[in-house]
Amino acid sequence: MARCRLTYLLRRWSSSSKSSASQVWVLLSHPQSRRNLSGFPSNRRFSSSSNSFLGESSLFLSEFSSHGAKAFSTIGGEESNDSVYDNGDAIDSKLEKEHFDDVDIATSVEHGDESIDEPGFCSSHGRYADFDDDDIVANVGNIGSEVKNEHFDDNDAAAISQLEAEPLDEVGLRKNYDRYGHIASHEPVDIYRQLRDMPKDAKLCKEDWLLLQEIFGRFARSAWASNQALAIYIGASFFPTAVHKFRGFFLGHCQDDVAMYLLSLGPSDEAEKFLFPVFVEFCLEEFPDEMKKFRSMVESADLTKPHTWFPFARVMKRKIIYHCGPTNSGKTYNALQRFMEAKKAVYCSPLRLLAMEIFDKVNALGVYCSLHTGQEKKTVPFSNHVACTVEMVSTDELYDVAVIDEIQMMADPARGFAWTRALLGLKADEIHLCGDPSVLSIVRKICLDTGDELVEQLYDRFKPLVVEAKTLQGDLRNVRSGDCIVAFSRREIFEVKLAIEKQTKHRCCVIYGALPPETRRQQATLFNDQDNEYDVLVASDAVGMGLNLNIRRVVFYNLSKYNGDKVVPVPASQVKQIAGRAGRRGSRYPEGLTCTLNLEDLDYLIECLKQPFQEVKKVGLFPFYEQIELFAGKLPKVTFPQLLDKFAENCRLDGSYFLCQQAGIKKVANMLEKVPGLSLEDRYNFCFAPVNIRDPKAMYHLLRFASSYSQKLPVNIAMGIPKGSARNDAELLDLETKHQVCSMYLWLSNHFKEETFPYKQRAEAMATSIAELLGESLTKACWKPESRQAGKQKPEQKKEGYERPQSLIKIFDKSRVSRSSMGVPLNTVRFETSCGNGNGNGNGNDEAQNDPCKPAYSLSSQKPALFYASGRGSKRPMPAPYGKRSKRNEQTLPQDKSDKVAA
Ligand SMILES: Nc1ncnc2c1ncn2[C@@H]1O[C@H](COP(=O)(O)OP(=O)(O)OP(=O)(O)O)[C@@H](O)[C@H]1O
Repeated sequence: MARCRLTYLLRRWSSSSKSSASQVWVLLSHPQSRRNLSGFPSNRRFSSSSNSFLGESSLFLSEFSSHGAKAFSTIGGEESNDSVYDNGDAIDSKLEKEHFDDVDIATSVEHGDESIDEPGFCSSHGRYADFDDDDIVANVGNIGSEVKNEHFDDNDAAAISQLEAEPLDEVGLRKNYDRYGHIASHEPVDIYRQLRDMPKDAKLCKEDWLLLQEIFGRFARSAWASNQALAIYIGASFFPTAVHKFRGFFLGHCQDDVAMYLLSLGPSDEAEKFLFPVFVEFCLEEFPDEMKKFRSMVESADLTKPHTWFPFARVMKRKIIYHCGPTNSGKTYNALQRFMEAKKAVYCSPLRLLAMEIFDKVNALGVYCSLHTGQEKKTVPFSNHVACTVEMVSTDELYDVAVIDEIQMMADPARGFAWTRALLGLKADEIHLCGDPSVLSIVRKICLDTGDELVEQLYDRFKPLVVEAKTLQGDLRNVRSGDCIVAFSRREIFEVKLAIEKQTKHRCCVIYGALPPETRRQQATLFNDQDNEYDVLVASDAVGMGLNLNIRRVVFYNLSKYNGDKVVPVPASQVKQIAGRAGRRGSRYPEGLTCTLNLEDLDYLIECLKQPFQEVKKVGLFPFYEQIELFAGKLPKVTFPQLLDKFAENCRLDGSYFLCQQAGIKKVANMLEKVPGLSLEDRYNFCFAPVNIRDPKAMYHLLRFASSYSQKLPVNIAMGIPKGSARNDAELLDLETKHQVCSMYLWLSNHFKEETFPYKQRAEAMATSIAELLGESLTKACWKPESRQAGKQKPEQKKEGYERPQSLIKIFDKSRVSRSSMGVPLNTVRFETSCGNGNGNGNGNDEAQNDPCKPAYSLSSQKPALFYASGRGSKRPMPAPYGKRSKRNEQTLPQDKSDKVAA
């Protein structure tokens, strides 16, 4: 991406005329911008009249643009404007304020690239902005259109009072350019001063006036100018107002030669480049207070140089050891060796589940270790070791060794900030990072910033991972002992479990994200244990991390998932992570196998596994409460959700960082707006409570907790628990929600004063009982899944990116559905005859399907199977109708287990 590298050097300047003036130099360092500047010197001098507020600070716009990140931006909102106007500054008329607000509304319409086509320009901040309300209306949807004659104001009236001069044609303009070209070499400060000192009686003919209007119109809409203005702390929301004033000033005072030169440039990039430095001079003199305020707001949302937030860690000479490799290569094992050897050490886990695993494992090996997660604190006497979730790690404690597991999660859009904080802030002599290579280069860069020593240790997989090209041929009856079927929705997981248990002798364990860690561990143990009949695992992507599982083969039920908005392909890194679970060291399988259920997904699986790890360019950051509090001081009247928005709009980030998504936080923040009496800090803390924002019952309980808390009442958990395990999916969902509510209560009790959440023990006991009930329920589960949003209309799910190729089965299904809707008898579908017996139940060809000697995939053997609706509304083939459990399923346990051992 070509970039306009305008480097601003703000230097102290002692001017002979103004003793305290600061001077702004603009250095146009990009050849592209030089080329576009006819007659514009590359280092024109600016001055400001005694505007020392810019002080020693230097803003290097080239830095912002070179990272392709927005430097800082404001999309105007009423609140920030109010804060500017409330203090009675330069712009004070109500009329203007209204105008300002309207412009702000208009600015929220994104208009990226309509004004400037130079590739180097940042176009993401294009604005609808013109000079008055009418103009805004007139120009919305008509950017670049002719400026209407009726848009005159007082300045304009003066300027066009005498229309005696002849308008210039093209030849005249060219002549003017030759004649007035020298203006371009004048210092902007001189141009500005001359204009300022001119009497306000400029005279222009109407056509010239209109052309100047167009030039200023383009300037006001210029994303480039708006972005550059940020360097002098003219915010994007104030920029249109500033240009409006500037235009009035210019048209009122303009000298012939300056006007002629500008007219000769016409509405062009050159005109913008010519006007901009004069505009800077104007702003420095006219809007010092607005600029000061904007600067102060921007500075309070400054997330640049995050390594400087941890001065104690910076004075340490830390050694970072990056254990870099694919899954199942011994990274964590090696890091944990150092953890256990150390006198004082901390292990940071991506999941509660994994923290619990390490806690158990390390204690079992005789190293006293405590556990610290958001929900529970288990302090082991005399322990100097702690296993915690990464969000809970202390950056105050001193450690000899720290381990940060799954370091690639620094790039996670929502939680990445926790890993970044741990890496930057941990006070440990030795820090072990375990992860794939995707963040290696950015860790190198961070270590340069922090001054830490980096040692890289590369790993290879212990056992090979082999793709089985045969796939399951769309038939779940081809599942074998030791398989893990991965599906990406809860509904699909239960559908698959039900189908496998109905159609085969296998019994399934289940693991998905909404289950408590205890239940997931119980299911994992059940699956790993050779002495029971549960030999198949059906799991979501939650299986990709944290559990030691004896999986022989990972089978992807599908490779697309709903991301809350639309159905998207599962990212390659995630596919690798999940597939890599097969053939773990220590398991009895000599190699790991992976494949898909359907042949049509196989290519995508292979493509994902072949792909090298994508290098991550940015890692996550999120402001601490103190930063939010500081920022709130600049915008005293806004609500917490508005504050979060404003922070996101105004924050500045270095090129290696992004601001973590706040959709979940925002949703909770919006809900808590109904609760008066919460302090800013309370709101901030409540927003981080672990709650499934798509579960209305869990959200209701969070609201209830916050309401009691705000009324200074002891917060009561006020929830009963069922006596027995779930008998259907609705009861199972209810148990999941109830566990989540307990978990939320426990989290809150650890984050607020103990006396405000006094029923912690009760919540713990309830959580344990519910986890047990869930475990029992899952082993028995044989029902059709329900939706948590039952009764609610599901949003239409859009497909994006990777499209699974339409299988013959799907085509068959479609034509079958459309024929039936047209009243055509189904048995007349020709496709059925060519592809199988057409009874849709999958019977009649079982041997061929299950015969390992048959070719991996044969169209002729592909039967039209029973179809059923999946969670996403798509149709999927089912191997056979639901019915009685087959005889094989009723066989005795030893038979099952011998099969498992022989596998
Ligand atoms: N040197 C070793 N001796 C014995 N067992 C080992 C050794 N190295 C690793 N293992 C075992 O191999 C398995 C995989 O190791 P580990 O969890 O460290 O891999 P990893 O690369 O961190 O994988 P992932 O990224 O999937 O967590 C674990 O069960 C671990 O205990």
